[in-house]
Amino acid sequence: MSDLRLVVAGAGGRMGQALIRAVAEIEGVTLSGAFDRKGADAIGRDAGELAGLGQNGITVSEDPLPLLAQADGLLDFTAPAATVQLAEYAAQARIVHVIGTTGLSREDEEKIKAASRHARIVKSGNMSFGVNLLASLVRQAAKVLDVDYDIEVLEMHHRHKVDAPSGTALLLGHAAAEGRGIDLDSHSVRSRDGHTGARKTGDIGFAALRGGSVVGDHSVIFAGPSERITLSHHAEDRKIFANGAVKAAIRAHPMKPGLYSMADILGLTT
Ligand SMILES: NC(=O)C1=CN([C@@H]2O[C@H](COP(=O)(O)OP(=O)(O)OC[C@H]3O[C@@H](n4cnc5c(N)ncnc54)[C@H](OP(=O)(O)O)[C@@H]3O)[C@@H](O)[C@H]2O)C=CC1
Ligand SMILES: O=C(O)C1=N[C@H](C(=O)O)C[C@H](O)C1
Repeated sequence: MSDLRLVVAGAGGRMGQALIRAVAEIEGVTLSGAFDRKGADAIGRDAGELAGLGQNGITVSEDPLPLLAQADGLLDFTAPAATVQLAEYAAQARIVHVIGTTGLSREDEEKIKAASRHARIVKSGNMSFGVNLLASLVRQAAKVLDVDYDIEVLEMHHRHKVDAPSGTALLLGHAAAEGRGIDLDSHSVRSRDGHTGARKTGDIGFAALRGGSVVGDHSVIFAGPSERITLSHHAEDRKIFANGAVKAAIRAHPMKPGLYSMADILGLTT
């Protein structure tokens, strides 16, 4: 069987470079194109060189359309506006769209859902196996522990991250809410400052730290009467997200159009 032809969006970015390396390392896929934002420094550069691999003959373009017309899948870790537009293109081209971009609004999510009528879209706030396994464990813990156990989600990321809470923190918050049988939106506390009053029973709290080069640390704390249970994940290298994204493209390729989570792809849905 011929290799799956994958295009990397945001090729000059932190994840773009990790994706180019992952595509080069994983069997059964080939890099057929790479692009970045119009005017970005990466435009016109060799994608392999950009990712520290040596030349691979793929020049970073600023026009995704001709690349998507010749591809089987798109790996997209960019920015919300770009991702919404790319989901439309992926639907037109009837290809796989793997979305790692976080910070999407409700309207963005609706547009992506609409595009999944024609594209096979895999979207997750975290593409690593470890975090998706953690989400299953969090769901299970939240089901077993009653509301006397206060749930707090703590995350830390590098100084360049632009959205908070992280996509992973929200994924873990949703898993906790699901386990507890509640709706996250009406029970989440995104920030605390000043005289906040006492914590409301049943709330799920979020706290975000930013600094240095931290790839991504997440903990879900169940703080109960006289004991605390903490479930954590520490990402040490972006390759865990990039490898997950490539695996998602491979597994989604034979599937029918729709919107899939990484848990669907990994068979972790309970
Ligand atoms: N789901 C997951 O597992 C993970 C998700 N992420 C998410 O991925 C996203 C990117 O993260 P990261 O790589 O660190 O960020 P970077 O800022 O390093 O990279 C984003 C890249 O996308 C480019 N870009 C922006 N707009 C467009 C556009 N319209 N067309 C093409 N390219 C565009 C940027 O260009 P320019 O800089 O010129 O604007 C940049 O090169 C974030 O939302 C992050 O939260 C990150 C890691 C894992
Ligand atoms: O921006 C990042 O870097 C990351 N973003 C994702 C998130 O928002 O959770 C995944 C990972 O934690 C790294």
